[in-house]
Amino acid sequence: MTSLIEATDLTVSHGGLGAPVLSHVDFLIRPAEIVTVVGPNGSGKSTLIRALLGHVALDSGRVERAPGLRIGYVPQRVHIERAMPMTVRRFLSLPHRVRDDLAAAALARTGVPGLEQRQITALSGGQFQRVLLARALLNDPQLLVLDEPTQGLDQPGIVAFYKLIEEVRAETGAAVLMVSHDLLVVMRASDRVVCLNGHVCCEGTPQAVSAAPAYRALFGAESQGTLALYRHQHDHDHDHIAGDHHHGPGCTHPH
Ligand SMILES: Nc1ncnc2c1ncn2[C@@H]1O[C@H](COP(=O)(O)OP(=O)(O)OP(=O)(O)O)[C@@H](O)[C@H]1O
Repeated sequence: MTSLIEATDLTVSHGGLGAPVLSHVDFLIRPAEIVTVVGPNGSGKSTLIRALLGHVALDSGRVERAPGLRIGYVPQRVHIERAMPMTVRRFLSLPHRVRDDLAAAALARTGVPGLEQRQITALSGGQFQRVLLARALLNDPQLLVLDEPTQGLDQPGIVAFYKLIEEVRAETGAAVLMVSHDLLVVMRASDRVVCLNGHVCCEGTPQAVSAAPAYRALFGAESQGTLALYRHQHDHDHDHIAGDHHHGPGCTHPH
């Protein structure tokens, strides 16, 4: 198996009730790739991540993970109980105890050195996100999975966080799988983008996806920003795009 995780023909309907949240989704991530899943609210992004991690029951299809795959997971922060009284140091030792020097190194690596004795509840949003990333890195992951990692951060905080992710990838060689709403920033940082709306609408390089009609239909005015970003860079390939693509204004590429 050359991929880290490979899902084939996934269909998931929570509790088997009602229409499926995911229908016939194929997905894979290879070593050292940065793949981002985008899609509107309720389009099944978190469900896909949780299915890939083996946290939800599948109606059909299958998920294969490379044997012994080490995953560092940063869940959506809304799912973490921040009201719990706990120091950063203690939090880093959940669920597995870690040595002091490794905890200190992970905090330093994510740009928040020396926070060990702070209460989790006393951290800013940006600090908390970096502590979550530090905790995920302690497992020496081959794959980092980040679900909406920049929720609640301001624009400079968002840009700084993605820069950190790219540095971590460059240093560790870990692949990165992200769910995000920060279309412009995240697409710049990704090798591949998967646009989801219950099924895979389109996927490919950021350039190709930003030009795909399905992506533009889903994101409307917001997609114009990404289009503008890539309008003058036509070194893309369209191999992964289902269907035709549209040419942006001023586009001169030949097909
Ligand atoms: N545990 C659950 N039980 C029942 N329904 C669920 C469960 N988790 C998610 N859903 C439903 O599945 C659908 C997809 O949810 P999911 O969280 O995967 O979407 P999302 O794309 O991540 O959304 P968002 O951008 O709002 O985070 C939603 O309609 C949601 O209400």
